[in-house]
Amino acid sequence: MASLSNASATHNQSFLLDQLPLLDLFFPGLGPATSPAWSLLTGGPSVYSRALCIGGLLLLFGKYASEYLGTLLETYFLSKIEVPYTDEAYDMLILWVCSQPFARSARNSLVTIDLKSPLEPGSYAKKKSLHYSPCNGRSYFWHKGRLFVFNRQRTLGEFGGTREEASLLCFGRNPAALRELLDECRRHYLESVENKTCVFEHQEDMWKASRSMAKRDMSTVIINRELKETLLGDVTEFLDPKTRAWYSKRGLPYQRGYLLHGPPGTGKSSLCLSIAGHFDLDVYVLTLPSLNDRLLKALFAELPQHCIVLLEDVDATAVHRKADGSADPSQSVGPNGSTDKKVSLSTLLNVLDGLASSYGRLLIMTTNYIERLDPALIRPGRVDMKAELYLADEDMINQLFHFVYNHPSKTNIPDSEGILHQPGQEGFVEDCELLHLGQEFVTKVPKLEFSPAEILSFLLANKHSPRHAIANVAAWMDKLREERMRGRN
Ligand SMILES: Nc1ncnc2c1ncn2[C@@H]1O[C@H](COP(=O)(O)OP(=O)(O)OP(=O)(O)O)[C@@H](O)[C@H]1O
Repeated sequence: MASLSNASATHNQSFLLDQLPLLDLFFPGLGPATSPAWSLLTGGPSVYSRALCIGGLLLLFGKYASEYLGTLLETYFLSKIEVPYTDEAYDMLILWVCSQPFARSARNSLVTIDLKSPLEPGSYAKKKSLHYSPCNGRSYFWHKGRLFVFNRQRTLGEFGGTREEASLLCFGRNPAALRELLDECRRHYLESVENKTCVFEHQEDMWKASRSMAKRDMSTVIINRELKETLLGDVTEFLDPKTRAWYSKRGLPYQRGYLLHGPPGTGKSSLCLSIAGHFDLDVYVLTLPSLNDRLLKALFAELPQHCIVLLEDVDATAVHRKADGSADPSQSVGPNGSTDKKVSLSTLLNVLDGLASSYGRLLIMTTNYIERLDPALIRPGRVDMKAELYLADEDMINQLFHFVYNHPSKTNIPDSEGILHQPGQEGFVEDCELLHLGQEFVTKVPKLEFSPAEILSFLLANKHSPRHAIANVAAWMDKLREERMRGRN
């Protein structure tokens, strides 16, 4: 009897083992992976261990089969478009997805504070409202009569940051529906940034849109009129398609560099943003102290055509000088004086020279200390035009005064606070009187002593009444001078 049951067990074992190649035929790799379990199952020590084995095998089989069928379905019956996290197309897709009803009912979501939601002072109901987007899973949705699948995964990146990937799938072997949907996402995104300047910042080695702000009109940046015209003329000429053709015929790298220098608060960053707004360009901000050579090269290689690259406070990355006074190309110092290896001068110069940079790029560097910059960094070719922004002279003081108090519709200067001074409203002053008050204000504020930022800040504190501004300006100047003295000691 015992020998009979042994014989039957041996028969079962050999029968099951015989099936492994068949299993492997349908699910490649599953046969060898499960063969030890098969042996345990057929010759295992007890009923419980066999039952456990069966359960495990079923689970494994179920998981493998579903993955296998999923891949089969994806390969033969679905169309798929992957959207890389590093590309702006990713932002387009996510923005659109978040506006769709299916995003609100996703079981797996990512929650963030919605920084863009309008906030009325005191409205706690709206303060820090939460923003949900589907994440780490598949979401199925119908769009224009077709079933789509949105898939987004978040994983830990190389340097501890997060990496994401997303894809869009639809049933059928024709990807036209996917492309149409992505085009809709693109239009939706472009509508959302219309009349806005998009600012991109770097995360590790990739660019991400960090904010979009209302385009700043050139008239709102008060600098020397001649300088403004020269600068605008130069950029206009550079962006002209004829200039592009001119560069390409001569094989010259189609790029232009500007250095804006001057004391703090003279409008360097504001000028850069208003140029971006005027020419409808995106701004890519590089923060050199947080980069190294590898990242800098990678970021320059990823720049799009026709954009502004803004290198703010470029003096913060002063290059080490050797004892003989020459620049040490391998070292740079951070703002705190640390000499850890960061962006080297040679790499910075190489990327600026256009070996790895992109076509139609406007480079704008800003600094408060031009004398601290290495001459190689600002030599012609890398910097084609240097623009010095000064403390406020008479004309600028007058412009700043009218910028704050003039009726926006008359001056074409938008009110920075969004307040319209209509006739009959408190603080409204007739044109000729305003002219007179402006002249009085100019006589009271010495030229080239205060920055436009300082004067603007004072005028905004008195925005409801130019007469108050004139009455308080002397006391304000004394206070500011005192603060400066204290700051120096
Ligand atoms: N020339 C100007 N015209 C209009 N607004 C100005 C001007 N200069 C400064 N401001 C205002 O002052 C603030 C600071 O200006 P901004 O950051 O552009 O100056 P900056 O020269 O870049 O300063 P920093 O050198 O400290 O970076 C902004 O709110 C800006 O609107």
